Formats: sequence, structure tokens, C-alpha cells
Amino acid sequence: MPVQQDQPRVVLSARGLGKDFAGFTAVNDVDLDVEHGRIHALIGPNGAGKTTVFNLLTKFLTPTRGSITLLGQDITARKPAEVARLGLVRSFQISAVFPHLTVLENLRVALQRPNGLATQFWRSLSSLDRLNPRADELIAQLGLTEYRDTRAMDLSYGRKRVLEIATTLALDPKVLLLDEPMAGMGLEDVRTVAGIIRDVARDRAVLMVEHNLSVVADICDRVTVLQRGEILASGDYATVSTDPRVRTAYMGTDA
Ligand SMILES: Nc1ncnc2c1ncn2[C@@H]1O[C@H](COP(=O)(O)OP(=O)(O)OP(=O)(O)O)[C@@H](O)[C@H]1O
Repeated sequence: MPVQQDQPRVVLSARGLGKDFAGFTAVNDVDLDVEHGRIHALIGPNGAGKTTVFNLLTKFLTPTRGSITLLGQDITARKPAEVARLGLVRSFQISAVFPHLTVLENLRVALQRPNGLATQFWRSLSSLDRLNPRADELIAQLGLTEYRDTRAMDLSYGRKRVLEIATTLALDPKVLLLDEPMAGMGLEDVRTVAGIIRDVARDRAVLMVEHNLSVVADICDRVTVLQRGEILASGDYATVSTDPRVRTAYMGTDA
């Protein structure tokens, strides 16, 4: 699909985003601009509020303060399924890869979901044949051609994660949220998945929480650092990684 000429460069933004849990402020005054065609990393020490920000953006949590805009629409009061339908998709929302189904079958199931949050099993797998061309496109794009007829349970850990990303892409999201996509992977898989993320970000925005800073340095265009729920620094990796406050947050005594 061609990139729309009038597509705003900033596709997802948050202003003054905040979340309190019973008097404890987990996220405070977070401004975020996620751009089309870019990979944006959200990093920070444990408990910094990264997961809470993801949950706020996908509407799994209701913000205590602030607003969220997706493709020009205020989604602050929208429900998770509506937000997914509008094009903001988080990987784990549909990462339920079915172990006994093949790569192709998993993608056909993903492709027939109306909004990525529900699966209809009333259709037989064979009736989904019309979805094969798009499924094969995704399989080729993610380098899974060789494994098209392999059951998900027989894939390596890294390829399983690639299949998860493929099932997410079945929804053609405008903004893809990835929650630690490299977690638990070996070096080789990290390299493969990093290449895939770079490729899929060409025609969408990607926001990812990632602890592997060499991956962040390699593929992310913009980095936002959270600490104790607030933005500590934001910018490209070179700028952020040399910021003394960021270095203290990661290596200092109070991190
Ligand atoms: N439902 C909740 N109720 C109370 N406190 C919560 C809740 N969810 C998160 N918190 C707190 O909010 C803070 C931020 O947590 P969050 O999980 O967002 O951090 P994180 O940056 O994702 O951490 P990690 O890297 O360890 O996953 C933590 O202090 C956590 O204990």
C-alpha cells in the first residue's frame, strides 16, 4: 500500500500523560511524539514506568492525566479494541501463536481477525485459503518462507518471535508497539529481528521498550529515557547516551 501523502509525520503523541495508582505516581507529565517511518525506543531502569506508558497508550489503563492522539484523533477515552482498529497495535495483544498450527495457518488466523483482539474459530482453516497470498507475502517479508509449513512449536525461539511480529503485521498497523522484542534471544536472532524491525518500520511507526542498548543504538532513531515515571532525556542515541543524568540513572548509585 502506498504511503499516504497527507499522512502526518507524528502519528502517535501523548501530552502530559500521567498515571497514579492509589496515590503512587507511576507515570507523570510524559510527552511523546512517535513518527511515521521511525523507530522510537522507550528505555529506563526497572520500574521507570515503561510498561505503564505502553498500557496507557494502548488504553489497557486509563490515564489519570493528559491526552493521547493517534493519527490526528484524540483516543484518550477510546477502548483498546477501537484503538487497535484505528491502527495502534501492541505485539503481545495478538502474539498468541498457536503451537500446533503451521506458520501459514497462524498467519491465516491472524489475517481473519477483525481487530486483532478476537479470534473466530467458526471458520475452517481451509476456508481461509483466500488469505494465502497475503500470508505468503508476510512470510516472505519476514524471511520465514523456508518454515511456511512448519508448526510453530517446532520453530526456534527467535523464529517464534518473528512469527509473532508477522501475526501483528497481519493487521497492517500504523503504529506498532513492541514490548522487549529481543528478550531472551541469542545474538544471531537479535540480529535477524533487528533487521526485520528496521524493515517493517519503513512504512509505519515503531515504538519499542528495549533493554538491549546496543540494539537501541543500532536501529532506533529516537530514544526517550524514563526514570521514576518522568522523562529524563529524549533525542537520538548519541545525545541521550552521553547525557550525564542518563549515565547516572543507569550506572549511578540510585539506579
Ligand atoms: N497496577 C499497579 N498498581 C500499583 N503500582 C503499579 C501498578 N503497575 C505498575 N506499578 C508501579 O509503577 C511503577 C512503574 O512500573 P512499570 O511496570 O511501568 O515499570 P517498567 O519501566 O516497565 O519496569 P520493568 O523494566 O521492570 O518492566 C513501578 O513502581 C510499579 O511497581
